Amino acid sequence: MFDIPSLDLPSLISAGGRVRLPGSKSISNRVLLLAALSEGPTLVEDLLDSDDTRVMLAALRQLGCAIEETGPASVRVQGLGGRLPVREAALFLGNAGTAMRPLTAALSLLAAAQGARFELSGVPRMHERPIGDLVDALRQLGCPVACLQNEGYPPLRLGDGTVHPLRLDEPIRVRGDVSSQFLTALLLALPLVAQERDAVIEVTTELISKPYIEITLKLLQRFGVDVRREGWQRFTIPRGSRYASPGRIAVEADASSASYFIALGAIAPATPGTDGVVIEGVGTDSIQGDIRFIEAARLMGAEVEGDGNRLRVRRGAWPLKAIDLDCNHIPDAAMTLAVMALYADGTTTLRNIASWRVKETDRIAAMAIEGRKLGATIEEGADFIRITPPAGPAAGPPQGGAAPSGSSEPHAVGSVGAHGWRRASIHTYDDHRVAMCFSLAAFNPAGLPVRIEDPKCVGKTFPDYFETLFGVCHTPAERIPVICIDGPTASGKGTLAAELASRLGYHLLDSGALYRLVGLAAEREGLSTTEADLREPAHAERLGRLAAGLDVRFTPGKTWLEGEDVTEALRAEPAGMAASRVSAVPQVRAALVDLQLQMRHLPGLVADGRDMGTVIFPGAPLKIYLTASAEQRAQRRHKQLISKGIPAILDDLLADLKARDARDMNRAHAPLKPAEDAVLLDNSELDIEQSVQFVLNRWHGQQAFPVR
Ligand SMILES: Nc1ncnc2c1ncn2[C@@H]1O[C@H](COP(=O)(O)OP(=O)(O)OP(=O)(O)O)[C@@H](O)[C@H]1O
Ligand SMILES: Nc1ccn([C@H]2C[C@H](O)[C@@H](COP(=O)(O)O)O2)c(=O)n1
Repeated sequence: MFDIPSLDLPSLISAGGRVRLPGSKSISNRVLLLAALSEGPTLVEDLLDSDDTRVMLAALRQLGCAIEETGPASVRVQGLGGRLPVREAALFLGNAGTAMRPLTAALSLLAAAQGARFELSGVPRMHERPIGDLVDALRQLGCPVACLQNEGYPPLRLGDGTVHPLRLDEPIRVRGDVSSQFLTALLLALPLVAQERDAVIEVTTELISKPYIEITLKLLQRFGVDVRREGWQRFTIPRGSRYASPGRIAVEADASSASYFIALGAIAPATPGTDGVVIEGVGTDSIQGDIRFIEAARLMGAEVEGDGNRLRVRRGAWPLKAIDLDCNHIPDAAMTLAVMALYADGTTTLRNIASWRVKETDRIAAMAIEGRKLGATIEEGADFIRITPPAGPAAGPPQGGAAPSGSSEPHAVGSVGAHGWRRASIHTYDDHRVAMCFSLAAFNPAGLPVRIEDPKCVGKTFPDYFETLFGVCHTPAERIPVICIDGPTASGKGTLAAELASRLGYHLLDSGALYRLVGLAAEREGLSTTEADLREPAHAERLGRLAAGLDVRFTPGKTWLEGEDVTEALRAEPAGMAASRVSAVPQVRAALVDLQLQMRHLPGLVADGRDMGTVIFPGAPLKIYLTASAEQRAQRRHKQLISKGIPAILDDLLADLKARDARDMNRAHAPLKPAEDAVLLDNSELDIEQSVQFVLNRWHGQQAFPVR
C-alpha cells in the first residue's frame, strides 16, 4: 500500500494481463458477523484484508469471539451461537458502514435479550452518516438505543445492562430509501430472537440497492436461515430460525473493485502481446449486485466476456459512448461510470444516485469537484450527476522527458467539453472509490500525469489497488520518471535515494550494489580484481561474462547472490574498493546496462550511482549530483562503520575514499561527473532531512500540479 501523502501517476497508454482481486467487502463483513453469531466453527477463505474487515474482526474479538488466522486470507471463526460472553464493550468501527449498521442491530437485540451494554463509535465522518431509521426500528422492537451526540447518528449506546422484552408481535417498519444497510442489518439480527414467533420487516418506502439485499438473503441461506420475501416490501424470518455454520465458506472477489479493471479494459488499448484485461475471482454469475456494472460498461462500448469465475475485457467502441442511466442497482460501481464518462463522445447522465451523498463522503460533490479539475464540465443535482468530457488533448509537456518516439496516440476522444484536459491533483476525501476512480484519468489523451492525494485511502477495500493497477498498465519507459542521485562515495546518496523512494512511492535502484556483486562474485570464482589484471583484455572479457550471468535476486532489504544472502558482505569496505576497480572495465559496465534499465517501473524510480544521470538515464527529469567534503564523508563513513561494530581508522578511510574518488572520476568509461543538467547539492552542512527536503522541493516544484 502507498502510505505517502500523494502518488503521482505518469500518463499511461495501454493495459493488459491478469489481475486477481481481493475479496468482496460486503460479503466479507457479512460472513464474519454470521460466522460469529452461528453455532460452531466456520473457516472463512479468500477474506478481504482491508480497513473495514479489520475493524469488524477487532470488534468481534472484543466481543469474545475466538478468531484464528489460518492463512494469508483465511480465518477460523469460533461461533458464539448467539450467546454474549462479553456484556459491556466500547467498539470503534472507523468508517465501516458494513460493520456499524449490522453490529448496531445485532448488539441491540442481544443486549436487550441478555442484559448487556455496548457503545459504538467511528471516525468523524461516520458520525455524520445517518442511522436514525435503523435506530427507530430497533426502538420499535423495545431495544434501548441512545444517540450520544446527535439524534439519528452515531456514536450510539445499545442496551442499558438490563433485560428488556422484545416486541415481535407487530411488523418492524423501516425505510428503504436512505441505505439498504438498515434492512440488511435487521435481516442479519432478527434470526437471533425469532425463536418463539416469526419476525416480520416491512419496508415503508422504495427500497434502494436491492442487489445488496439479495447478497444478504443468499448468505443467510448459507448459514441456515430462509427468509420469506414478498416483493421488496415484506420480509419474514420464520419462527425457530437459528444460525448454523456452513463449516467452510469462500468469499467472492469484490465486484465493485472489478469495476475499475473493467473500466480499464474499456478505456485502455490492449498492450501488444496481451488480449485485454483478465479479472480473476469474480465472474458473470456473481451474487454481487455490482456485477451488473458489466451491462453499463457494455453500453458504453466495453467488450466483456466471462464465465463463473473470470472476466475478460477489451476496448470496443472508441471513444466510449455517452449514456443516460438509472444507477440505483449499482450504487458503488456507478462511480466508475463517472470516470469512464470522461472518455465518452458526449454527455453522460447518471441518475438515481442520491445514496452517494451519504457514503464515505458526499460522492456526487466529490466526483463533480475533482472531475472539473481535470477539465470536464459537470452538473450535479440531489440525485444525479451529468458529465461532459474535457475537449481533446490539451497543450502541455508530457512528464518524464520527451514524448516517446513511435508511441501511438490511442486516445482520439470526441471533443465536446469547453476546456481541454488539465493536470490535476485529485483530493480523495478519505474515500477509496474516489481514489480508484480517478486513477483511470491517467489515460487522458493529453498525456498528463495525475496526482492522487492520500492514496492509502484505498486500504478500505483494496489495499494493493495501485500495485495491481501498475501490474497491468503500460507506458513507454521515457514517461516513467527517474530521479538520479550521483556522487562520490559516502556523500549520502544511498540514504537520500532510499528516503526519496519511500516518500514518493518509487522503486529504488542501488547501482553500486551491482558492481559490488560483480566484485564479490569474481572473488568467489577466484578471479583477480587487481587493476593490473583487469587491464588484460582476456581477463576483462571473462569479467564481463561473469557480470552478464550474475545469479542475483533482490528481496526487501536483502540481496542474494547464487541463493546466498550477501547483504552484509556487500556493504563491507573491501567490497566497495573491489567494485570501484571492476567498474572501470567497459565489458562489466556494458553487461549491467540492461539490468539497470529494466528497473524503470511504474510509478517511478530513484537511481543512485555514479553514471545514472550521464549514461543510464540521460533523459531523467531530475538529476542530483550530491557531494560533501572528503573529510566530512570520511567522518560519516567512520561513524557508520563504528555504529555497526566494524573497526575503522579515520585516516585510512580518508585515504581509501580519496583513492576511490580518483579512480571513479578518472576512468575512461562513464566516469563520475555531474551531468550537464544536474543540480549540484553539497550537503556538507546539511543533515539528512534537509537534503531530502531540498530534493523533494525541487521535484514537486517541477511537477507543477496546480493547487485549487
Ligand atoms: N546529509 C547527511 N548528513 C550527515 N550524515 C549523512 C548525510 N547523508 C548521509 N549521511 C550518513 O553518511 C553515511 C554514508 O551515507 P550513504 O551510505 O548513504 O552514502 P553513499 O553515498 O551511498 O555511499 P556509497 O557510495 O559508498 O554507497 C551514512 O551513515 C548516512 O547515515
Ligand atoms: N553507477 C555506478 C555505481 C557504482 N559504481 C562503482 C564505483 C563505486 O566506487 C563502486 C561502489 O559503489 P557504491 O556502492 O559505493 O555506490 O561501484 C559505478 O561505477 N557506477
